[in-house]
This record gives sequence, structure tokens and C-alpha cells, in this order.
Amino acid sequence: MPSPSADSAPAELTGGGRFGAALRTADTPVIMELKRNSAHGADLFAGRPVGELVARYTALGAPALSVVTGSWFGGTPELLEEVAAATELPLLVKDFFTKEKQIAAASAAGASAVLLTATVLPRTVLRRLIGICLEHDVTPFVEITSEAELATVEQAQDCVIAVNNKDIRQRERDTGDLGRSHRLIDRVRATGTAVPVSASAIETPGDAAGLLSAGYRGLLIGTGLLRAADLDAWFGELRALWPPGAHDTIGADSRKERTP
Ligand SMILES: O=P(O)(O)OC[C@@H](O)[C@@H](O)c1c[nH]c2ccccc12
Repeated sequence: MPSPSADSAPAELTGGGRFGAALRTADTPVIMELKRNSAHGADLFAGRPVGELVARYTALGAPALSVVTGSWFGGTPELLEEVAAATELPLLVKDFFTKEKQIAAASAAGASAVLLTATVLPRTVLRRLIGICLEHDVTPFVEITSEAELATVEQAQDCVIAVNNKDIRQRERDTGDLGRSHRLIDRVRATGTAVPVSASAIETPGDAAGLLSAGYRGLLIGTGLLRAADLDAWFGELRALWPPGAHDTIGADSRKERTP
């Protein structure tokens, strides 16, 4: 049964700056993430140079890349510099942002969007940080894990809202729950967010297609792609399940059918 809020979901998504527009116009809106280590400390780059990963993801049609600079995941500010030097694609920077000077520095280093984690930021701080992002022309990429956290995002129309399928409080060491994204999609869309995104724990093309057909217009995938044995096959399978343009046809129809 669709939730009552599904009816009030806006048909057209807008906003979110260059980062939001890149996702909405992509055939396959997968934000491909460069994360050096897993939450368990395992090496994910497997000896591949940063420039090679960026070139590979660009060739696969990434509309945007995510760069994890947070030290939990083996990130460094240099990683952002290296990625920014290798691509013109919009970049999301994932770190623990709490201060204006961090946001300004990320913007100066090439970030189009930065992560704000609603799970750990009080409402007033979140509101202030979203305002700072907008002043710096940086898209706030706000991660939530529940309806209660979603309710703390006051300027959702100016933000990309991402449902994180893993738990940041456990430092992302849990296996994740894609059901969370499926349960929250109508609520997320009803906020008028620039782009509804599902992030973390997406492993297979089937997982990805399922989330896109549920109404997500962006997916954020790190580990699943960094560990994939054959990325061409991975995206070939996804495009077979979710062909380019599907949002305008299959997506719209399936959402209509779900509306009473
Ligand atoms: O590797 P995964 O399970 O595909 O997840 C990607 C991304 O969502 C994850 O790296 C992430 C989610 N929230 C974060 C906060 C900081 C750093 C990283 C993250």
C-alpha cells in the first residue's frame, strides 16, 4: 500500500545545483565512489591508481563521483586533489563536515556537493550548515536513516536527500538494509528534495534496478563497484533491467499504478 504522502510527491524534480542536474539527466544515475578502505580496513583500490579508477568510472557513464576523504575509510585531502585533477565530473565529498571553513575548503578543492549527516547533527546545526553550503554554491547532500531524521531537514528542496542503508553510528560496519530505502521512498519524495538518492550496501545490478524502479533518481555505490569482477558486465546487466530513459516511461507508469 502506498503511503498517503505519495500523492503529494511532486512530479518534477528541480534544484540541487550542478550535482542535482547531473543525476536527473543521467541515463544511469549511479554516483560512483572512490573509497580507499572498507569500514573494516580492507583495501578497496587493490593497487589501481586513482587516475585509472576515475577514467574507468567516467567511461562507464558516471554522472558524478563521490570521494571519501574521511580518515575512517583511509581517506585524505590529497585524494580529493587527485580526483579533482583527473576529472570535470561533479564531485561529492564525504567527510564529517561541521564547520564553514571545511565546506569552503572542499569547495575550493573542487567539491560540487558535501555530505551532511542528519544522524549526528542537531537540527539547528544542520540548518546552519545547509545555509553555508548554499552560500558557497555547494549542494548539501544530506544523509538520513529514518523518518524522524528526515523531519529535521528543513530545506529539503535545496538538498539532495540520501537514505543511508548502513548505520554511521556503527561506522558503517553493518551489512546494511536496502529495505530502509524501499520503506522511505515516498516520504523522501514528498519533501520535494532535488534528488532522492539511496546510498550504501547496494551490491548487485538487481539491487540497483529495484531501487530505481521504486523511485530513486540517484544511487551511491562504493564497495559494490570497487569489488565487482567485471564492471562492464555489471552495468550491462543494470541497463538491461533499467534501460536509459526508463524513468520517463517505466518509472512514471509504475508509480502511477501504485497511486490509488
Ligand atoms: O560502500 P558502500 O556500501 O556502497 O557505501 C557507499 C557510501 O554510501 C558510504 O561510503 C558512506 C555512507 N555514509 C558515509 C559517510 C562517510 C563516509 C562514507 C560513507
